[in-house]
Amino acid sequence: MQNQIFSDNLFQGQRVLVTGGGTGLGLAMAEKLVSLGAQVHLCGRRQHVLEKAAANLQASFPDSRVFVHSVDIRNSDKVDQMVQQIWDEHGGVDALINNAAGNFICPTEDISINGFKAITETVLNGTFYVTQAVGKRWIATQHPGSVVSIVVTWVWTGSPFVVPSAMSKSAVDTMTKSLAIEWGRHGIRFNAIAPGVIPTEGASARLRPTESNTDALVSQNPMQRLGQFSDIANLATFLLCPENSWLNGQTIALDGGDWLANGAYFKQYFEWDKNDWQVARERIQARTASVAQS
Ligand SMILES: CCCCCCCCCCCCCC(=O)SCCNC(=O)CCNC(=O)[C@H](O)C(C)(C)COP(=O)(O)OP(=O)(O)OC[C@H]1O[C@@H](n2cnc3c(N)ncnc32)[C@H](O)[C@@H]1OP(=O)(O)O
Ligand SMILES: NC(=O)c1ccc[n+]([C@@H]2O[C@H](COP(=O)([O-])OP(=O)(O)OC[C@H]3O[C@@H](n4cnc5c(N)ncnc54)[C@H](OP(=O)(O)O)[C@@H]3O)[C@@H](O)[C@H]2O)c1
Repeated sequence: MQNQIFSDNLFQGQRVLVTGGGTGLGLAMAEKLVSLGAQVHLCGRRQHVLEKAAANLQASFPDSRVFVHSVDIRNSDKVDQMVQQIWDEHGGVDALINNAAGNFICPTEDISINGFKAITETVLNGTFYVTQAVGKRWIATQHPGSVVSIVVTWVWTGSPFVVPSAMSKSAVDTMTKSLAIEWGRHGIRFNAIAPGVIPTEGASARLRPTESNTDALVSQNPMQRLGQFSDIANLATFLLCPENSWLNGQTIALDGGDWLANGAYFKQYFEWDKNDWQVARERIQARTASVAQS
């Protein structure tokens, strides 16, 4: 059932680096690739989260090869060291999924400079650091490669209350198009996926901190459902397939048609008063603190 679209062993011999691969959508994409025979490298900040994810993958797929790298992608030196280590110890990778991100809802007038940097340095700078570190090694060794970056449908709609993320994801979308042109001649492809709502702990805690009912999100969606891990795992796998060697420079919405029908998210937060925002902020920051201590 799990591999019904793709033939078994489609990714045998392929090596893929997944940033933010220890949780949520990153882990779902990694799992799919592992199920098809890929060797994966999972990068994130929390070593224990990565180790647990790797252990679970290895338990499900005993022949798999899963490696973990505890690295904050905001640190360009550490990113380069990680990528060099992957090249030294494993001969490199064939594909990269730029999935790591940070986000929280906040009225833009209330975001501190540190808050702005926490998001932009992860999503914009960090994505560039990883992409360049991998891409320059592909170019130097004349090795073809494929990059899939995870953005959000707000690259088209814009989005209130997550402006640092919206700005940064738009930059990643532009990087996708720009490098598709610049590095295509090296056999390196760039595509992106713009998901709608695919519930994960990380996103729900920071974007809907005081609401867990998803009925309205389901009923507004043309397909009358939210996204599932299999949706993004299948599309990422398709985009990374070496057979798709003419598929380059595309950002594909994966949202059941939600943004076409409804535009930007978070319009309900225009109803919030200062107290609502304070409660949301406290919950988000408590979540961030508990994750940091876990
Ligand atoms: C499924 C969900 C449905 C959603 C609905 C539709 C959406 C559909 C689309 C979904 C699209 C999904 C899109 C996605 O991407 S979802 C991705 C969600 N996942 C994550 O964000 C995981 C990683 N995140 C984090 O580690 C933390 O959240 C951050 C990003 C903060 C970094 O952690 P770090 O440990 O580095 O930072 P810090 O704690 O030192 O803080 C740094 C600064 O930030 C300020 N700060 C922090 N929090 C708040 C706040 N709440 N209001 C105002 N300010 C806040 C804080 O005060 C400090 O500033 P200052 O005090 O020093 O000045
Ligand atoms: N879920 C959705 O509905 C949705 C919709 C559209 C787009 N997306 C995108 O999908 C991607 C995954 O989101 P998710 O929902 O799966 O949330 P998530 O589970 O919170 O994933 C974020 C991942 O990024 C890692 N990360 C964060 N900051 C990092 C840093 N500075 N260095 C290295 N790793 C870092 C986190 O691990 P550590 O905390 O251990 O570092 C975590 O594994 C993001 O790009 C997000 O914008 C999600």
